[in-house]
Amino acid sequence: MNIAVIGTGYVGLVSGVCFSEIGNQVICVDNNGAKVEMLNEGNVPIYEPGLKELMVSNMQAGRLSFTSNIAEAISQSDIIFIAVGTPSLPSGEANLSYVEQVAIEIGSHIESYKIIVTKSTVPVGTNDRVRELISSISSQPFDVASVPEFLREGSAVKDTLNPDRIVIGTNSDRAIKTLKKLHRPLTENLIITDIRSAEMIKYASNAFLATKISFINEISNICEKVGADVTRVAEGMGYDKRIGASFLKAGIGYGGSCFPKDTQALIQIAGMVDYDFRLLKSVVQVNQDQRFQVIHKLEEALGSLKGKTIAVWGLAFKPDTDDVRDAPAIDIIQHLSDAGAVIKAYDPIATANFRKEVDVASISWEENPLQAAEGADALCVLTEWKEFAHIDLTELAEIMKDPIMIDGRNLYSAEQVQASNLQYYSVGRPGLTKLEGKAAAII
Ligand SMILES: NC(=O)c1ccc[n+]([C@@H]2O[C@H](COP(=O)([O-])OP(=O)(O)OC[C@H]3O[C@@H](n4cnc5c(N)ncnc54)[C@H](O)[C@@H]3O)[C@@H](O)[C@H]2O)c1
Ligand SMILES: O=c1ccn([C@@H]2O[C@H](COP(=O)(O)OP(=O)(O)O[C@H]3O[C@H](CO)[C@@H](O)[C@H](O)[C@H]3O)[C@@H](O)[C@H]2O)c(=O)[nH]1
Repeated sequence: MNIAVIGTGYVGLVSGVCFSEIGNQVICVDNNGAKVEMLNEGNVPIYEPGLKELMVSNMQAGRLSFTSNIAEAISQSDIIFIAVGTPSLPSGEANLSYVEQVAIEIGSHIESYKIIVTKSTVPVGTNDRVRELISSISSQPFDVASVPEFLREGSAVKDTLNPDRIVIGTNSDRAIKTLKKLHRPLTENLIITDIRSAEMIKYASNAFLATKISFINEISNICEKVGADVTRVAEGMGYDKRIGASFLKAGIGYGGSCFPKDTQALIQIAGMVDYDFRLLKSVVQVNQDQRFQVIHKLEEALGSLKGKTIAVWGLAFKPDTDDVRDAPAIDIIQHLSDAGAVIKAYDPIATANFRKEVDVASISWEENPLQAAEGADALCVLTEWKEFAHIDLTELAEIMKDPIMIDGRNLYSAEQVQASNLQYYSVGRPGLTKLEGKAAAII
C-alpha cells in the first residue's frame, strides 16, 4: 500500500519505518526541513533502539523516503497518517493546532479518494473536526479513521511490530477493509469500533496506567511507614490476573510526553461535559508529590541542602530514550538548585536534551557515573539505566564524601545494598534502609 505519514517524531518516524518494514511504500513528511535533511542522510534525530538500522535498510530497499513537501506525499498515497504533536496548553487541554493545520493542508492538496487516519492522541470529537476542515476546503471523497498509537518510547520499534492490539475507529466499511489489510501483518487482534470510542480508548488506557503507578506509589509511601516491602507487595498483587504485574513499579512517579499531558487532557475533556474526574485529579496530584519524596529523603539524610554536592544519575524520564519531556529529573534538579545545592549530573544519552530544558547555574554535566558521584554528599538515582545497575556499590561508597544513596527507582537488590557501605534510601523498602544512628521508621 502507499502510505504518507505526516510528522516524523517518535510516533510518525517509528510508524513510517515499521509500515515500510512490512512491505508498504512509505513517504514521511515533516515541516522541519533540518529534520528531513538529516533523515534523508540516514540519520535518526531521536534515540530509539533498533530504529536507525531498520530505517536505513528500508530506505535502501526503496520503500521509505522523507520530504517536506506535503502535496507530493499526499498525491503519492492512498492512506495518510496524521502523527503530529498534541502538547498541553496552559489549561491542560490538548493543543490541536498542529492537527488542524495538517487537516487544512490535506484539504488543500487532496485530488482523489484517501483514508485520513489520526494517530496523534486527540480528544473525543477531533476526528469529526478533521473531517469538517477537509470538507470545508475540498469536495474530493475521503474517509476518516482514528487509529491511536500505544507504543512506548525505548521499545517503540518492538511495540509497533508486536502490538497487544490495534484499535481502528471509523464509520466507513471501505476504510475498515483497507486498514484491516494494512495492520493484519502486525496482529490479528484488531479492535474495530466507532471513532469516538477509539479516541477515548487511548486516553482511558493512559489514564489507567497512570492510575496504577500512582496507586503503587501511595502503597510504597505506606510501606515505608509500616515496614512492608513494596516490591514484594507488587509482586504478590501482580500474580492475580485481574490486577496484572505490569505498571506496579514504585518510584519517583511517571513522566514523559504522554502520561502527564494525557491525564491533564482527560481531566479537561471530562470537565467540558461537566464531569469532575476526581480519581484522575488525585492520580496527577500523587504523581507530582511523589517526585519530591527524593528531596524529603535527602533532607532527612543531610539536613539543609544548602552548599551540599548532590550527584544525579539519570535525566531521561525512563531508560533507553533521550526524551526528557516532563522528566521528574527536571523538577527535582530545579528544586535542588533552588535549595542551594551544587549538582553533578550524568545520563548516558539524554544530557544534551536535558540541558535545553533546565537553566540552573549550579550544575556540572559529568562524563560517567563515577565522575558524577566523586566527592558528593549524596547520590540520587532518577532513571534506572542498565549501566547503573552493575556498578560496584562498595567502590561507589568509597569515592563519595558521604555514602548516601537515594534510589528513586529501586534499582538495587537487597544483596547489593547489604554488601555495600551505603546509607541507602529506597522507595517503599524500609527494611533496606540503613540509617546511621537511627532505626528505620518501622512501627
Ligand atoms: N511519544 C510517544 O511515545 C507517543 C506514543 C503514542 C502516542 N503519541 C502521540 O502521538 C503524537 C505525536 O507524538 P510525538 O512524540 O511523535 O511528537 P513529536 O513532537 O516527537 O513529533 C511531532 C512531529 O510533527 C512535526 N510537525 C508538526 N507540525 C507539522 C506539520 N504541519 N506538517 C508536518 N510535520 C509537522 C514536528 O516537526 C515533529 O517532528 C502526539 O499526539 C502524542 O500524544 C506519542
Ligand atoms: O511501573 C511503572 C511503569 C512506568 N513508570 C513510569 O511511567 C512513565 C511512562 O513509562 P512508559 O509507559 O513505559 O513510557 P511511555 O513511552 O511514556 O509510554 C506510555 O505513553 C505512550 C504515549 O501515549 C503510550 O503509547 C504507551 O502505551 C504508554 O505506556 C515513565 O516515567 C516510567 O518511569 C513507573 O513509574 N512505574
